[in-house]
Amino acid sequence: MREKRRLRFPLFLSLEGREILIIGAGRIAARRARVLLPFGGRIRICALQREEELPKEMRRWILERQIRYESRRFSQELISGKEFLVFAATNDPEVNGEIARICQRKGILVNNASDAAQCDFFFPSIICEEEMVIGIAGDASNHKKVKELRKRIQNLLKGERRPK
Ligand SMILES: C[C@@]1(CC(=O)O)C2=NC(=C\c3[nH]c(c(CCC(=O)O)c3CC(=O)O)Cc3[nH]c(c(CC(=O)O)c3CCC(=O)O)/C=C3\N/C(=C\2)[C@@H](CCC(=O)O)[C@]3(C)CC(=O)O)/[C@H]1CCC(=O)O
Ligand SMILES: NC(=O)c1ccc[n+]([C@@H]2O[C@H](COP(=O)([O-])OP(=O)(O)OC[C@H]3O[C@@H](n4cnc5c(N)ncnc54)[C@H](O)[C@@H]3O)[C@@H](O)[C@H]2O)c1
Repeated sequence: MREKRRLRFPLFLSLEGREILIIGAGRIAARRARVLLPFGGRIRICALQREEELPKEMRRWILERQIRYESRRFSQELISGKEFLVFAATNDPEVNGEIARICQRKGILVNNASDAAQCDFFFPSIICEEEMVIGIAGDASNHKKVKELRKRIQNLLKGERRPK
């Protein structure tokens, strides 16, 4: 039987004006940025692609100054120490691991998209409902189940809104 993992505590953090660093500019990094943008953090993304190679959505965020982008390979100096949250979202687990270790040494909260064991915090599945936010997180054993619960709750809310 699988060992029971301890659940994570849902903290609802203010990101207003906070420095957020995302390393990687692929599917997962874009998903992080898309969800984070309305929460007021100052998002910086660093990855290997040249700016013109980025997906259209990301180029728009750059143009609209919603994010800052640096085209460069990860190295330790990238982490200034001023970051509130760091997301290691490259497709290289070794690089993600190195980022997580550096942040943990510096006392910066870090999320490693390729290794749940190296996450100070999980990225929740989010539903925004009027002036409220619902965050869902599991114990990292079943990501699909988390997604399914998000959909069930969204359908429930949709059902409530349907005229009877
Ligand atoms: C909730 C959500 C938020 C989000 O990511 O936006 C989320 N994962 C989602 C989806 C998803 N993740 C994965 C698949 C493909 C699965 C498949 O196909 O089988 C899908 C399905 C999909 O993408 O549709 C693969 C995967 N995920 C992680 C690992 C590494 C590992 O487990 O160690 C691997 C293997 C990677 C590999 O193989 O290399 C790790 C994490 N994923 C987490 C969150 C964190 C806490 C999880 C929890 O709460 O239990 C945690 C621990 C860290 C973090 O990322 O914060 C989002 C649903 C959002 C929504 O739709 O509502
Ligand atoms: N947490 C989750 O929900 C979840 C879901 C699926 C996959 N994953 C994990 O997320 C990771 C990223 O997946 P993806 O689909 O976004 O990958 P991707 O291939 O779409 O993008 C990878 C990005 O990493 C960048 N990169 C690679 N090496 C780098 C380096 N040395 N320095 C700077 N940037 C570098 C690339 O330039 C690119 O932008 C994978 O490791 C995968 O295991 C996590």
